[in-house]
This record gives sequence, C-alpha cells and structure tokens, in this order.
Amino acid sequence: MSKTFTKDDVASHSKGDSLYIVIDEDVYDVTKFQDEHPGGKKILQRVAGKDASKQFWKYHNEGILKKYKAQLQIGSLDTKAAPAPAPAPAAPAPKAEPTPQVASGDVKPPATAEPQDPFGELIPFADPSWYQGYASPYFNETHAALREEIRQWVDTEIEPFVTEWDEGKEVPAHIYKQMGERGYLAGLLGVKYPEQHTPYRVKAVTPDRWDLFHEMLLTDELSRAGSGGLVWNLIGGYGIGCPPLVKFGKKELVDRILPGILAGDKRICLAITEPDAGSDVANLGCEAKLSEDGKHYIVNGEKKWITNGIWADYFTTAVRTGKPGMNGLSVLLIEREAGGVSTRRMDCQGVLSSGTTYVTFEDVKVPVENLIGKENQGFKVIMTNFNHERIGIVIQCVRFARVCYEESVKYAHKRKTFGKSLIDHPVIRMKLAHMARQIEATYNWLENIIFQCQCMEETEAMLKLGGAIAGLKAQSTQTFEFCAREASQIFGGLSYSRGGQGGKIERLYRDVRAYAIPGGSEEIMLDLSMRQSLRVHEMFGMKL
Ligand code: HEM
Repeated sequence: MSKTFTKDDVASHSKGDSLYIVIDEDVYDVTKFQDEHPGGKKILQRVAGKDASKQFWKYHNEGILKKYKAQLQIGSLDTKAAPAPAPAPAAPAPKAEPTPQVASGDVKPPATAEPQDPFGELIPFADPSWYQGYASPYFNETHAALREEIRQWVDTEIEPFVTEWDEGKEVPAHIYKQMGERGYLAGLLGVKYPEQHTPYRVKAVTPDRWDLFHEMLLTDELSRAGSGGLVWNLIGGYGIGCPPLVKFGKKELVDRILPGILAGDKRICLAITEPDAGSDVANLGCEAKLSEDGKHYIVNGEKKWITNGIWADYFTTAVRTGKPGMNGLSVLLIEREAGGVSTRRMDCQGVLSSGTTYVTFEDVKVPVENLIGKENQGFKVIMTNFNHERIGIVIQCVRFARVCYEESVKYAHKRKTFGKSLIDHPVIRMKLAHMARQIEATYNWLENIIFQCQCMEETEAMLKLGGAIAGLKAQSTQTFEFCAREASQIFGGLSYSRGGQGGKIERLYRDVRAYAIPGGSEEIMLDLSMRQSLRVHEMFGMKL
C-alpha cells in the first residue's frame, strides 16, 4: 500500500482492463471495482489514469473513502508530502489576565474553565464550542481524551458502515461487544462508574474521574454517525433498561446478572409501553400475579415498541401487581430463558437497526427476587428513570441536528446553483443561521441541566429538574425536526433518495418521529414542563 507512483505510471493504467485513478494524491486501482461502481463504469473510465479528485468530491462525501480506502488504494503519488509528524504538545499559552470588572475581588475563571485544544473540523456550531477552543467550566482534559478516543473508533469502525447496517436492520454483534470491552456500557448508567461489577475500564478516563459529562460525550460522539438506529441499537435498550436494575435491584440479582450485561455478552431492554398505554404509564395493564406459594409472579400481557427487544436476554418490565392507577405498578426483571417470552420485530418508519419489538408474556414465571424496587411502588422507579432517558434523547437530538447542519454547511460550499455556491445565497445562509441558533440554545440548556444533575441527589433531581428536562426534550426534538427539514431542503433530491451524499439527512429525517414521540411525546412534555415546574416552585415559595 505504501508504493509510490509517478503521474506517468498512473497514466499508463488508463484502460478498462487496468484502471487507476488519483484522488488527493493517493492512487486507487478501480479495475475490479468499476463494474460494481454505483455511479457507473463509464464515468470512471473517463478519468482513467488521471487525477479525479475534483470529480470525486463533487459526487461523494468522506465516508466513501473511509470505507473503500483499504480495499482500493494501492499507493500515493511521489509528489505527495509525507504526513507531518505529530506536533509536540504545545506549552500552554500564557493567559491574559482578565480585566477586573469591579475594583476588588477575584474575577479569574475557575481552573476548570481553561480552554482545551481545538478539535475537529472547526466549522462554527458544528461541534460544541468547547471543541473549538472556547473556555468551558464543564470539560477538562479527561473529556478531551475521551472525545478523541470515541471519535477515532466511530470514524474508522462505525460511520463508514452505518448505511449498510441501517438497511440490513442490524448492527454487527462485535460492535456491541466492543461497547462492553471498551468500558462504555459501564459508563452509561447515570451513576458512579461501577468498578466492582466489571473488569473493563475506559482507556481515557479512570473510574474515579468519570462524571455525567463523560457519559454525555459517549452518547454525543456515537450520534455523530448520524443514525438513530445505530445509537438505539448500542445504548437504546441498555441505557434505559439497566439503570433501574442497578439502582433498585436486589444485591444478589445485580451481582448475578450485571457483569454479563456490562461485558456486552447479555442484553437488557426496558419494557413499559403497551399497545394501549404509552405516555400515560399509570394505565398499564400487563399483569403479574403472585403464585400461591409466594415465590413467583406469573406475568401475562403485551408490550409494544420495545427497543432491542428481539435481542434482549432481560426485560426490565412494568407490570400491574395491584389496584388500577399508579399505585398498583411494580417493576420486574424478566429473564427470557424463564420461558413464555415471545418477541417479533416491528416494521417502523425510522431507527431501522434498533430492533423495535412486540413482546408477549404468557404465564412467565418470575422469581420474587427479581422485583426491582418495592411492590406497587414501581411508579417511582419508572419516573426516576425517565429523566435519564430523556436526557439521552436530548443529547442525541442535539447532535443529530448538528449533523444536519454540518452536512448542509459542507454541501453548501461545494454545490453551485445559478453561477454561485449555495453558501453565497442569502436564503441558504438564513436557513443555516436558524439551525445554528436553535442548536446552540438547546445545547447550552442541556449542559446546564447535566451540571444540575451532577450537583443533586437523584430524588431531588427527579423533582426539581423533571419539568425542565421535559421542556428540554420537546425543545430538542423540535430543533432536530427543524434541522432535518431545512437540511433536506438544502440537499434537495439528494436527501430524497437513500444513501449517497444526502444519505445521512434522508435517514435522520425518517428518524425524527422516533424521538418526538417516545419517552414522552412533545405535547405531554411541554405540558408537564409547566405543571411540574410550577408545583416545585410553589414549594420553593414562588410569589405571584
Ligand atoms: C475510489 C473511487 C470511488 C469509489 C470507491 C466510489 C464509490 C461510489 C459509491 C459507493 C457510490 C454510491 C453513492 C454513495 O454512497 O455516495 C458512488 C456514486 C457515484 N460515483 Fe463514485 N466512487 C469512486 C470514484 C468516482 C469518480 C472518480 C467519479 C467521477 C468521475 C464518480 C462518480 C460517481 C457518481 C456520478 C455517482 C452517483 C452519484 C449520485 O447518485 O448522486 N465516482 N460512487
């Protein structure tokens, strides 16, 4: 692969039976590939033996090269400069003393507000501002190291294949296994890193330094691949099904099953929604009756739209153990191998590789030891979990909105209409500006909420932040929907057909409803945001 070619060498391979092309000074042998090239073989033959960089970038995005490089690149031109050696870590630039705003007092920023080195492509608003050299009180060098670690993995082993996986409605099992081995699953529980239950560690961050902003980064960077199906496959079932077990499960149960889950060997999902009860959780009907000897619950009922259900070994399930309403609900950990559990894949509009599932429980025998929390007090378990779930949804929506925006900015710089680039049309800049302002507003609220969660104990956070998190969820799904629509208008036909340059936009557009409806629909979220916030502030002594 490290072979060097002159321009004349390449020019001598200009026929169908030996066809080389140059892209960015790298040489590709596309002789065999020409027959399977989706753009046709003639178009490749027209640039045979030549530099085809300009034509290539007109029709493709970076993902294509990442995917095919290993297979097709045979070397580089002799004119290509050797890659510059990695720069030595720069000595921290001397910081200008801030100008005091008042005559006395210390106005220096806290130590954690030191800016990190710029990272990524530096397109304004395409990444959070702390990626681009701006100071932040929330992120330090451990976050920067984690960001680098995940991005490298996603860029090389995930993103180039996401379209294939989405169309095939499955993510290869080894990717999920890596989530365990890289220590990522253990870091996604909204709790202290559970060192005692897993030998796996995140390379970039020691368990004692793990915080909610690291957790946020995991979800955020995975979402850069631009596929709700991928993210839900990897963390959708786990991220909402496992925290109740860890927080409210009995020690013996947790000790028995958690290590296998954190290792990525076993899968868990959350089973709450039913054909007839979604956001109104208090009306759930799936029934669990205590056996006569008091040793088991016998579970009967159906669950619908259960993410990851078809692959799950464990189902964290909301069941009715008592009277109607919220005070008759419990949560049970149901094990597939108990028998009586059937799962079938549902055909949905979006998040295709997430495995949305219809589940039936028929006389499933569940040991009483598998009760999570207390009998008939499951509502609290479910409600506590909602905040974590909704924050996860918000992180994904903001990043998906950024992906729509980023793809649009890049495309607007390369596509020309009416004699000028799209970016030079004020109407396109207006669209981008409306996307950016919503993304940044939503993201900054998200950072604040995560910081609040970090400062509060869980029940306090459930009460005090529940309203704001509900409002933020609606804000994020509307931002995502807006950005998907505007990006689609900018890409035109390319985002109407699947795959190719507008592929991410087309897919994300289909994924929007999977975020705006589950985890509390926009309508319910907005109403709850007001009701709950007013109730809580009444307790604070709100004066009207
Ligand atoms: C290493 C070389 C190349 C590879 C691996 C490659 C791969 C692909 C792939 C996978 C697609 C499907 C659409 C997508 O996923 O983006 C595609 C489409 C296409 N390619 Fe290539 N290609 C190469 C070089 C070229 C060159 C040099 C040209 C032009 C001279 C070209 C022109 C096209 C066109 C016109 C399409 C159809 C675009 C559309 O549907 O809008 N390709 N190519």
